[in-house]
Amino acid sequence: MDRFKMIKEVGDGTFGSVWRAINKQNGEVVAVKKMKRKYYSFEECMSLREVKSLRRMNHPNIVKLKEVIRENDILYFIMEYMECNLYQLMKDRVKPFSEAEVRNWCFQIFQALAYMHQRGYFHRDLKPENLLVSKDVIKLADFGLAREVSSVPPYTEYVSTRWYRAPEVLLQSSVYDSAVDMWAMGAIMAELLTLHPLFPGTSEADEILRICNVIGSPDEQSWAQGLSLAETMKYQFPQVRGNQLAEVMTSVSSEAIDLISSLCSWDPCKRPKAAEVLQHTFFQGCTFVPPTVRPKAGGLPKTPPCVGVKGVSEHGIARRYSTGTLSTTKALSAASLKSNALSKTGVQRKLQMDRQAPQKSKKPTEINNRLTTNRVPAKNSPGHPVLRHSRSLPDTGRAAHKVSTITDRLSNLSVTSRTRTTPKPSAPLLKAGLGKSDFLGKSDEIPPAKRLTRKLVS
Ligand SMILES: Nc1ncnc2c1ncn2[C@@H]1O[C@H](COP(=O)(O)OP(=O)(O)OP(=O)(O)O)[C@@H](O)[C@H]1O
Repeated sequence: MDRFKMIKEVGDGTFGSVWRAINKQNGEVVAVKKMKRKYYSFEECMSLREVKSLRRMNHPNIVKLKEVIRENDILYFIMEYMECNLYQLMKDRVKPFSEAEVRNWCFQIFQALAYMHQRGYFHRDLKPENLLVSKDVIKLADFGLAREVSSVPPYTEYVSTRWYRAPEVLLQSSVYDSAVDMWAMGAIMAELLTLHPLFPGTSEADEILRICNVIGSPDEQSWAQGLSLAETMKYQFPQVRGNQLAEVMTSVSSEAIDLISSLCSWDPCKRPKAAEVLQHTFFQGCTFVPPTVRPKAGGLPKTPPCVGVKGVSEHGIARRYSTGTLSTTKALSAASLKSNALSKTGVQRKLQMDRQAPQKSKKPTEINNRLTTNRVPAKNSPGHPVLRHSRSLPDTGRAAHKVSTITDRLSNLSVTSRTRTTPKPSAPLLKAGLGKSDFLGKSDEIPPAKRLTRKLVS
């Protein structure tokens, strides 16, 4: 890592801290993600989902993984550097983004998703923090939970960030697919247009309730399979007619509402595919340029931002609101939902987002290794300190490894592994599949192995 000069920490996620750095050899500005757990073999690093999936992606709207370096059992990802994430852009804003801006970003992301889904991967953890922006270009990042569609269900070990989590995952379906990314994109689009999360559930049950409050409870017609899933787990949907999006999102064009409504369909089969979304009237006037024929700019491929033809819809001033503290499962009336979602006076919100670590552990004792994080995702904002989680790793007294360097160049990716000569503790596998769900039991299926508390002050 001597080749890199670390400049500033720009992100602190559950699995790694991210730094802006300079490659001293060529002056290139890069992002260095230093993973928090230790890695004792090169094979272990290469089997990481983040490495396996990212190294196969070559798209102008997917953040490039340039190198993987293992040094002294610490794993570093060297990535192209992006200025900020979408959440950071949203959090200090008072005035919602224009539809033209949202259209431009979403068009790029749907292109990345179409590319990724067509290649048999889905992201599984789309959220504003994982969408990185530099000027008018936006890119998908954090492939820690990415999965191959062809991998064999059941997918019991995954829990994405709750606010963007699809209902089939909330209902613990063991079979799901790229439609979970489409749901998340519907929620993200709505948030960009209003500056308020669409379904800010404080627990899984509350998450479902909030979804019902907006799109109405599912029935045989809208999601027969969901009713069976609910029955299997002895869950009863609240019977709510729903506000409908148009009532929750005033001042948003009918095309945008139509697209968000279809993305946020109960039934995953009824959600459009990413490639279909690119044809939606909301994106009329946007031109899709296949990645293969795009010109490269500054060494990095760049998607031409979409040039929308629609009128720019500006919104009234809105502030972020308080969702109160955790464990609120009380039913919200349609009116209170709306007033919550569009409140102009609230100043603070606090939520708990749980997500699963990406690897499975078999040992029940590892339940105690839960991550607890209090964080403010926006690291680049003065006055928003990040409280990091800590995780102690048991000492296993592994034998010392010889210093070695392996370089594996695969298209744009090089992998370097260098181990030290001192004895080292081994890291437990980040666990999954353990712990209690905050929903309806089935403790083995949605374990909150990773708990995050996001506290935002606006
Ligand atoms: N290539 C990059 N350029 C600039 N900033 C980045 C880059 N990659 C990540 N970041 C910043 O670091 C933050 C955390 O990164 P990332 O999501 O990859 O870590 P993580 O540990 O997997 O996080 P999570 O808690 O979401 O799982 C991002 O939200 C973003 O703000």
